[in-house]
Amino acid sequence: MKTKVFIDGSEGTTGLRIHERLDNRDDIELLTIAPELRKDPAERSRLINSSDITFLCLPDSAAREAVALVTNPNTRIIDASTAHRTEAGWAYGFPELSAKHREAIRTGKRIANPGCHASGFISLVYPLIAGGILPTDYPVASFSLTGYSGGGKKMIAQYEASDRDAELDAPREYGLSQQHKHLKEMRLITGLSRAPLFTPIVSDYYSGMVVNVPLYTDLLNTTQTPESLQAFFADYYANEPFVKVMPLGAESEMSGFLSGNHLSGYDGMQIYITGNENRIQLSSVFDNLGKGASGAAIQCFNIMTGCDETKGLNL
Ligand SMILES: NC(=O)C1=CN([C@@H]2O[C@H](COP(=O)(O)OP(=O)(O)OC[C@H]3O[C@@H](n4cnc5c(N)ncnc54)[C@H](OP(=O)(O)O)[C@@H]3O)[C@@H](O)[C@H]2O)C=CC1
Ligand SMILES: CC(=O)N[C@@H](CCC(=O)OP(=O)(O)O)C(=O)O
Repeated sequence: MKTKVFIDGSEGTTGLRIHERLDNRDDIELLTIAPELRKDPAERSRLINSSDITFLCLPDSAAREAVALVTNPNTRIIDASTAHRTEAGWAYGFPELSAKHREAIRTGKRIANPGCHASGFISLVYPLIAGGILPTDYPVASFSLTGYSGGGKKMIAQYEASDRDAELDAPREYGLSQQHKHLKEMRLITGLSRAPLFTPIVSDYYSGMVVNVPLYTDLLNTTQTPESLQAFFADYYANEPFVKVMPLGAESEMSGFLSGNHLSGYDGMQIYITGNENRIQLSSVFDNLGKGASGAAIQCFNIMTGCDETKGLNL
């Protein structure tokens, strides 16, 4: 039997990409909403409650409103927004973190898709804490380079306007008050006792990101080198098709650069370990619209419906 799917917010950046990835699958019946009714609560409610699984690709407030519309006890929700990521009763949609995470997604009714910056950060910090390498009170600093599609339709329009401000030509730091909306999930999911110092940087290209976590080795719980951390991450993510831990020195194939758009258009993630015995840089490279949003949401959908985790995705 086909899984009935509704995408609430299917005309937004994340919704369109999910639609594109699901459109020609023969295991899915896509329920569509008339364009003029796409913000009509009654029609959205009818479609949400007719679906087996609804993807919410909406601003936080509309995502909360959509969850309140669910009356069918069998309807399962995958929410791409920030609204429910740290809420009790919601599974965090990053299955590679542990067997427990994957199982919670497989059986869950409410799945919160990770934030894009948070996905990169957590892919690096969660294993280090779980493995006893990083003290939970380590003062983590992180910066994250992202394409402008991370800001949704509004930011895409700003960057693609013919009369745009010249400031948009250069990479721009933001989140300067240290209140970025992903900080909460970064701390809670990893178990860090203090929020990281986090600096996102948006730049003049469509999609893709690099999230960095620098480490002083003398502040770690155990002696580590780039070699030992590469082996640790390779083992942690062994057999995970979406997360590829790169061999040491892999960046030399890109002339020593890690480019923000390296995995643009793809749904997987690459982890690079660089630096030296004293200072190590961990970098997570992926597409904010792929493993950072739609790709991760469809990966969760595949786990929930019991099909191949990579089905319909571009690795
Ligand atoms: N872009 C990214 O890289 C990522 C985005 N996310 C999150 O996913 C969610 C969607 O983001 P994104 O696709 O970028 O955002 P967009 O702004 O591109 O799209 C949001 C869509 O939701 C629609 N919408 C707004 N309010 C309602 C409502 N009440 N009922 C129905 N539809 C509504 C908008 O309509 P209209 O077209 O009229 O504006 C728009 O089409 C957000 O919570 C975002 O933070 C998560 C990870 C990464
Ligand atoms: C460039 C840009 O503005 N990016 C967004 C991240 C998009 C995202 O991950 O949003 P959610 O938290 O809703 O998932 C930001 O930093 O707020």
